[in-house]
Amino acid sequence: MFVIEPINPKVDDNIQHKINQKTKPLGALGQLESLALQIARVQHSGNQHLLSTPLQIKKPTMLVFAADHGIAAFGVSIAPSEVTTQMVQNFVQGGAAINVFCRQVGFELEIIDCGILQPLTDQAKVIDQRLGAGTNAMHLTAAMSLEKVALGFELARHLVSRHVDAGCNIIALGEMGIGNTSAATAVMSAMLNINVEQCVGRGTGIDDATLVIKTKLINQALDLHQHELVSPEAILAHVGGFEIVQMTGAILAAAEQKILVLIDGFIATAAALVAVTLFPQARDYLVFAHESQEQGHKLLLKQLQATPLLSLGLRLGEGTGAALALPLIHAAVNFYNQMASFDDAGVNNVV
Ligand SMILES: O=C(O)c1ccc[n+]([C@@H]2O[C@H](COP(=O)([O-])O)[C@@H](O)[C@H]2O)c1
Ligand SMILES: Cc1cc2nc[nH]c2cc1C
Repeated sequence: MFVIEPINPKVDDNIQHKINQKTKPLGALGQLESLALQIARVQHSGNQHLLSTPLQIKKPTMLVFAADHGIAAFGVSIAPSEVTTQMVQNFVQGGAAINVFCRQVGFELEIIDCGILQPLTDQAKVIDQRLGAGTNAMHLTAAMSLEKVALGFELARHLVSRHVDAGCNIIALGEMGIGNTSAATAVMSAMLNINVEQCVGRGTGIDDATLVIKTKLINQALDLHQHELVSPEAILAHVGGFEIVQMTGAILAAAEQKILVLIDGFIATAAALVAVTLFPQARDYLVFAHESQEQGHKLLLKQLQATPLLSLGLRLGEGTGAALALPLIHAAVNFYNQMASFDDAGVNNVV
């Protein structure tokens, strides 16, 4: 299992003092200030000696986890499962939104096949971490076994370790998987014990009639497995998805390695909920990039006490919101490292 240390709060006051002494009215950089505080807490890890070392963003890496979902064959999305593989091919060819934004902001992009229905014929540019060829339809049987959840956690842990060993100190999590808003909704509803109706949304943009079917099938899945949903791992196994499992594992691995994790939209946030429920101390390492248009995301973020950086009405997934938030992470790091203090600049201290 994961070993995750909580951040030592010993130097929190020193960090806050440094932010307050920058040449600006107190708090005037708004959310960038709490972001800088969080990044400094992660990177200084309570160590007085590290206070004078600059914050760093090293090898920012976007991990996009792709998988298919059995429930997608029952009319819950605008698209068939084949689109998952087609989009993974698009990622490999560099033509998707996530490719464009990663190039723009300087993210390394890695695509992980966690279990798409039809693997690519040329897998060279995709990391093979397949847990199956799509999950089982969760309203008929468990999506996967508990063994697959454990295996998914371990695969994600190795993936994150490889990047940390190569010098990366911030990962972002995105996903691709037709049907995965149904799985994420079921996970959210089961984890928080709230009605499906409060969690479910239109995903890729389904109409009213499809939303009725989607809500019914998710409720059916939760009813079917109600006595089995006894732990976060059991919830993932019965109503989760291969990409949700591996994103959960990646979050826990990143927290274990004490690096920042930038969380994308609704599905990645559902994984964050599972991770933080398993290990509350993992929360310190998470930055929530944006509020998605998906109906349940607002409530999910609230449960995680998260104030997302952006609100652009995105509902694409792939990690697009997380990619767009990277310049804000740089802004927080740069003001912390480079702005003069009142003393340095000879400006009257207004604090
Ligand atoms: O990230 C989000 O908040 C988000 C919201 C709605 C849809 N998506 C993407 O759309 C797909 C899932 O939608 P659906 O309707 O097939 O469940 C999947 O590939 C996600 O990346 C993503
Ligand atoms: C075309 C398409 C692209 C996507 N990217 C993420 N989810 C998606 C769903 C569809 C349908």
